[in-house]
Amino acid sequence: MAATLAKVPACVLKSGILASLRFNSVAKCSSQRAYSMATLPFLCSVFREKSSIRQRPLDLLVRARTALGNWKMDMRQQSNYAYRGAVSTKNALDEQKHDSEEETSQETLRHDINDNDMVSVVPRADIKGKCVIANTNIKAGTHLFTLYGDKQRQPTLYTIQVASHAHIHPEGKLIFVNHSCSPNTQFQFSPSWDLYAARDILPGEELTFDYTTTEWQMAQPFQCSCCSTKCIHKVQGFYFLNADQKAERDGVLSPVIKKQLKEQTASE
Ligand SMILES: C[S@@+](CC[C@H](N)C(=O)[O-])C[C@H]1O[C@@H](n2cnc3c(N)ncnc32)[C@H](O)[C@@H]1O
Repeated sequence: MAATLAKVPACVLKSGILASLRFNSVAKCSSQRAYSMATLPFLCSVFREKSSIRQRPLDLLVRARTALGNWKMDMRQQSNYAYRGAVSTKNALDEQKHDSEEETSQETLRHDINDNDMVSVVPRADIKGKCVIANTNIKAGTHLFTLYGDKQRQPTLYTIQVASHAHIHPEGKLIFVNHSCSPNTQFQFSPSWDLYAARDILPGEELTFDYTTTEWQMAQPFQCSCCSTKCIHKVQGFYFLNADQKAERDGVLSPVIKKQLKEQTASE
């Protein structure tokens, strides 16, 4: 399939992707979406004469790239929570350094690298908000953001939990990174909290991470629109996941979630 797509002229491919997205926009579930992506080459030729994607809303382009990225990932059969292990070395360090809850030092987190040129913040109409997209090919393991910002006791829809009662309101573009149940980025927690590409990311593809790997109980739960086959539908924090969903996230959890999980298990 990838080889076939490679032979399709770029303009035809773009129009085909738009057509596929029209179907995607009415598709309610991942199987319909998968069908849409499987018929992409056919739709490419049907929509050969359609107008340039530049005339379309940027939102469609973002979704096209994201869908294509997800499809490529599926093709690689990365079904077992694919992003785990992309940058696993630091997790070993995390095990050693975060056995006890350790509040993240604001000073050590302060870097100027969050406004990197690899990504842009753009509107995303379907959630009436913004999102972060890649401006270029981003290789798996690439450093994207360092978490820094004001620390507060109460969580909000924007904060990232760094201790039981400490939440950082991220500065920079990181604040606009949305959730996905099959994310293409993940946090590493040592020495600072940094977001890395968990797989190769295409230009125009939306960057996402799994909020349940950092949030125990979220301030504002929401209905997930990621359409992943692994979608948990209602995103409300790690605490609310079922046993299988919790097990799938083993290895990518923040030290805070690990600690709270340990405490919960001990008290049961
Ligand atoms: C940290 S903000 C992310 C930026 C946000 N999209 C914005 O424009 O302000 C988190 C909020 O974005 C929305 N969001 C993030 N991921 C989502 C998803 N997968 N499905 C639906 N809404 C999502 C939810 O409203 C959530 O409370």
